[in-house]
Amino acid sequence: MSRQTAIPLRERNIILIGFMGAGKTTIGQLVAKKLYRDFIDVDAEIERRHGMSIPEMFAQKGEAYFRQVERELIVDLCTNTRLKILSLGGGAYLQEDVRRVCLAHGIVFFLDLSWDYWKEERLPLIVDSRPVLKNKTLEEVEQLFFQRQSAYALHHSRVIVNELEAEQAADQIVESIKWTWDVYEPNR
Ligand SMILES: Nc1ncnc2c1ncn2[C@@H]1O[C@H](COP(=O)(O)OP(=O)(O)OP(=O)(O)O)[C@@H](O)[C@H]1O
Ligand SMILES: O=C(O)C1=C[C@@H](O)[C@@H](O)[C@H](O)C1
Ligand SMILES: [Mg+2]
Repeated sequence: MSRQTAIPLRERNIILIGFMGAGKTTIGQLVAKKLYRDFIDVDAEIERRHGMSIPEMFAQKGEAYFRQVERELIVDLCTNTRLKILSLGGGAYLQEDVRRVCLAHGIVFFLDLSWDYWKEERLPLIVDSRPVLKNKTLEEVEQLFFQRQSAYALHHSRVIVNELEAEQAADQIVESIKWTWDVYEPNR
């Protein structure tokens, strides 16, 4: 039987999860800069590899195809890379395989925000660019928001991003991760 050696905390990918528009892409980029690490946005990486935008992929290939591509890429990144900052798409973490590899190999930060704040501040910014929001009533989007919370609840650490500027949220993540490294892996 083969035994996998656990990845040292300092080498684990830092993975940002949360609802669409929570700021995973924006904040992930800042965290990467602050820690001098490479940043990978899973949505952008899918777009780059497949030469089409996510809305185009949804329209031409369907959501099920997108989810498969998304899952395979995340499983590959989690099992074959270290020291990265990974921002997932908002729906990726709903897939069990994605949760499993992220929790096993990375350090997962949940960017949490309230429904009321999201609806007022973030929805207007993203409503035209996220295919999952297309043709949905506000009530249906609210249902989706709350349905997804039980998956997001499976994380290592949470940052409440309501009212926080992206820089402030990134600083909180960096502070929290450095504290974790120092407490659990001193003298490295
Ligand atoms: N802390 C913040 N304060 C104000 N605006 C923000 C903040 N974080 C993100 N935004 C804005 O909200 C919008 C969505 O942000 P972003 O694309 O980073 O979200 P996301 O979580 O990556 O979404 P998705 O799940 O769809 O990939 C952008 O217009 C971004 O500029
Ligand atoms: O929340 C979602 O289901 C999505 C969020 C985006 O990041 C993209 O991954 C895509 O638009 C789907
Ligand atoms: Mg994003």
